[in-house]
Amino acid sequence: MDYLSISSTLQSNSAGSADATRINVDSYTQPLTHAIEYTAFLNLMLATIDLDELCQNYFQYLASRLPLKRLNFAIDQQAFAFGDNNSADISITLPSTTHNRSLNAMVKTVTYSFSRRLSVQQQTLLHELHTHFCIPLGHATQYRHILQQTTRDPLTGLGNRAGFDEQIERFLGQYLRRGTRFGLLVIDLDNFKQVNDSHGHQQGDQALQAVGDLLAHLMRIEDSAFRFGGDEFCCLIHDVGESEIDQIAERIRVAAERSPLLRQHRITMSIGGTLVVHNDNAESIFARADKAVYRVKAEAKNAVFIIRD
Ligand SMILES: Nc1nc2c(ncn2[C@@H]2O[C@H](COP(=O)(O)OP(=O)(O)OP(=O)(O)O)[C@@H](O)[C@H]2O)c(=O)[nH]1
Repeated sequence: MDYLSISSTLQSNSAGSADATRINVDSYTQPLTHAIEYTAFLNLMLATIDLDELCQNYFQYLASRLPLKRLNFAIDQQAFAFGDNNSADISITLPSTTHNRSLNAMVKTVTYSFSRRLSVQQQTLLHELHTHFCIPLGHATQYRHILQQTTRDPLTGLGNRAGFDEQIERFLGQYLRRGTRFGLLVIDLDNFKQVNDSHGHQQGDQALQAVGDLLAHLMRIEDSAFRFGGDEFCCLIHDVGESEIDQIAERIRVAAERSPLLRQHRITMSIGGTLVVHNDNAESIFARADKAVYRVKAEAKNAVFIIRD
């Protein structure tokens, strides 16, 4: 700040001498500005625990200093990529550098892709920034892992009730902000109890896992499936229209009918659904879908019923 005010005072002096002096002042202010930005960047890195936010911030800062095009790494075989998928010519892969085995185990390497070869100075900068990235990256990855554990159903790998509560609020937010409609399907298995009764709890668990696999396989990347508990599941369907929700629900019901394991146990699905409407909240939308599934249960089982408003 002091340097900036000196600079403006000098600029208001007589033209010739001020010009000469401004060059000198700039040579102080520029490194200072970089140092301030750098400190702010380091503080931001240390204060950010959300993985996406951390990587976005890191990517942006790096791209302002280096010809960076893309940043890649993997966590538990899941690939994460930030930036442009094309137009990168040269890649540098750096190992995690935290000296902490449990942090290193989560993200082993980070790959940086650039549009052109880096100078020696730029390589030094990259190594320095990478070192400052590894510790917050390890923390954010561990935080994500813990969050996932609290929002996952361990038997099926789908989201659990807490995961659903979190995700439906996200969907409602997108609906309010952008008008993106979404649908909710509530699925209750038919005849599940007799699997436990006739074949034991372990086979019952396998049937529940088969339902989990089937739902995970049928969902698009932006949709989400959850196990609410017992033999009750639900799906949040992103950006869906009036006619599509029936088709999606029917596709799920038919896939269950065709699943060899579920078929063997005579397990089918009763599916109730609804679409978000104006003034909905998580409770009101769930109550409608639940009402729809009760109606299917009462009338037929192995069927779909959608309540539209
Ligand atoms: N194997 C296993 N069984 C479970 C689990 N959670 C709940 N259950 C059982 O799921 C069954 C659910 O009972 P119901 O809803 O009456 O099952 P249903 O036979 O599908 O009944 P309908 O919906 O009327 O067709 C009970 O027997 C629970 O003990 C679990 O994690 N594993």
